[in-house]
Amino acid sequence: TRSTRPQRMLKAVQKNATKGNPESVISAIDYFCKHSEWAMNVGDEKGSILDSVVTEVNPSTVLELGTYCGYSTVRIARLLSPGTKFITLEFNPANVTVARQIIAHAGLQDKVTVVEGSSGDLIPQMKERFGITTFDFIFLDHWKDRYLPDIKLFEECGLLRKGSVLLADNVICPGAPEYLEYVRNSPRYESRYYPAHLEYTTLEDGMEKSVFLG
Ligand SMILES: Oc1cc(-c2ccc(F)cc2)cc2cccnc12
Ligand SMILES: [Mg+2]
Repeated sequence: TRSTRPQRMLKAVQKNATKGNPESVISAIDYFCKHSEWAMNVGDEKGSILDSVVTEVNPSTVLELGTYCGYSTVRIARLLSPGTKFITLEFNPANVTVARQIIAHAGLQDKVTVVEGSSGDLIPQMKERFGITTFDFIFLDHWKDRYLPDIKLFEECGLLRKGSVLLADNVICPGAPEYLEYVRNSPRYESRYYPAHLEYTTLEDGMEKSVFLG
């Protein structure tokens, strides 16, 4: 039967990227998406914004919602200090399988734990299952109708501390209007918008960075 787009992306990484070299994995995926098949990775333009926020925060605990094929997982993991606890959640088991192989090709398998399941089910398990107290940095890049319920879940589960940074992809395209309204109007967050473009296109998109004020 016909392969899937994530499987074809994995093949491109295995063919074109150097094992143990995260930069070459990132470049191979971006090349595949620009020249072969568009895919919903955060991409190079928004990926640079992600890099700068991760570097600025220098987190000890990281959560990513929406692993997909592991592109942003590799971007984040390559920047983390040794001993950082990094968890990424993915709902689709086929994506989990591809992501683990792409992350392993980059040599970053010991830096991150890929967990299969829905964010709504897994977020309340973070403390007991993974020994997390609070997250220093959270990257939201899953289904847009989950952004608002999940940020409320973080608050309810006591997973945020004064200064926790949340970065959300796709707040314009596909869009997360209720999430934007919440973080921009809540006195508990300081928010800033980073204009960019939808990965590998000229369409408008952007990322929202929100700092929890406690
Ligand atoms: O970066 C993303 C982009 C899109 C997307 C799909 C089709 C479009 F026509 C436009 C945008 C979906 C995502 C779903 C989850 C996480 N990221 C996404
Ligand atoms: Mg995205």
